Amino acid sequence: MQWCKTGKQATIRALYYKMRITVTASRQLLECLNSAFLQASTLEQYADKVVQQHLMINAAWTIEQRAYFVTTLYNMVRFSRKLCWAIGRSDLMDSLSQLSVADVWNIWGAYTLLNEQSLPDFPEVSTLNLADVQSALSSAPQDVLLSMPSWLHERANDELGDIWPTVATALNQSAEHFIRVNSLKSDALSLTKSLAKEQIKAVPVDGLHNALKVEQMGYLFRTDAFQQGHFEMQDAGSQQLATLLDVQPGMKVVDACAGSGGKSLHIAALLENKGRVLSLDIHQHKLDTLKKRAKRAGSHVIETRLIQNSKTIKRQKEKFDRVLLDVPCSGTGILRRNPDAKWHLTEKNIENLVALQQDILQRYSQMCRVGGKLVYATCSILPSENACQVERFLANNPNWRLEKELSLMPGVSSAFDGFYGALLVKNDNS
Ligand SMILES: C[S@@+](CC[C@H](N)C(=O)[O-])C[C@H]1O[C@@H](n2cnc3c(N)ncnc32)[C@H](O)[C@@H]1O
Repeated sequence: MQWCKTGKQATIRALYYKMRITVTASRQLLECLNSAFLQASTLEQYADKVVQQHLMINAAWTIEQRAYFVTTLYNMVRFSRKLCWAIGRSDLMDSLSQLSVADVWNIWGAYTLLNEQSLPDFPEVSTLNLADVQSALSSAPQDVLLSMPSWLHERANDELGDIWPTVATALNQSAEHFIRVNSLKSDALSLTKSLAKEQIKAVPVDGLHNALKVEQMGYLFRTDAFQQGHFEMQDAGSQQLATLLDVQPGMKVVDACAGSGGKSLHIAALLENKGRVLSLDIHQHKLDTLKKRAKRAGSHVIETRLIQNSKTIKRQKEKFDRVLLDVPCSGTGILRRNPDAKWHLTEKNIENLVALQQDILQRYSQMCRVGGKLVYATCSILPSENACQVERFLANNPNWRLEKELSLMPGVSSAFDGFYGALLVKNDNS
């Protein structure tokens, strides 16, 4: 375990001193970890915000300590249902806000036992042992073992059938880190070399020539390459959606649910900064972030506009060669990155999203010219948000046809996050 690491060459005195410091630091780290878990468990704050706060307050932590904190917190959040069952507190697994500090120590203890087979000699976890934890889990139902809310487990089982346990297991892994090389400013080889000089290891991703997997993170966002806009953090699955849109330099493209612009920036790069990208969203703060990112990336063709009412869309009728609808969705495809999202989500949320997605697809598709193309995209694994939406749209709009479909299902057809994209073509105006 990382809090027991010691220098090989140390004298006994120095070794003792070092261990004492390390153990002191570890207790402090573990206390932070457990209080961060309690904060995230009340669901008042998203886990990534909790992480940011603690990393800022504990700026003196080493890279290893930071990594331990983030990985362990995310895993405790991810597996909280299973871990509650493992410590004999299944009564609390759906009401984590009632957890006591003692419960949280036990949850951390069960997590550590399952991963490391042993625990340090801390009084808070002295009653825990691996055999009891394993024995408790041997009687757990599948939704608990997969640590999914029971309603989501049932829904995903209904919608996906046999592949769901494999998908859920893949979604429970820690997220890997990918970057997209900004081809307006750099290329994969030059970027790899420049990152290597700052002790960051990035390797190519098969079949995606501008994607790099970051195998050794270092201080990625402090690098010159990042400050100068040579890359953006973007999952390798997500990088396949702007590509699906089939843009050519000079085209007019609208990214109608642009958010903070991950895909707008990619589209601008694919356009080689020739043409136009209109980035729309209903939230100005996201568009403000997009503007800053576009400046750093040297993406000159992007214009942002707030959607104030339905007229914003109607005024753009048939003006675009390409339309990207990266619609709001359940986010069930990106649970590796946002492990607490499943605890915030409800079945009612999904029903509301399904209605909104169909409305966006129906109304915003009007912005596409005849002969133009549209990508409907989500980061969901649920067919009700994906293929079913496209089928419904095509049934109501016979002047559109489906050209291509991309279904990235973690653990089944994708090693990346879960995404869906459908490329639709507008044949005529009938
Ligand atoms: C999946 S996110 C987009 C992510 C973004 N495309 C990216 O790559 O970073 C969906 C976005 O849709 C926006 N949104 C929600 N309702 C909308 C609506 N009615 N019209 C347009 N955008 C909407 C949200 O604010 C959110 O930014």
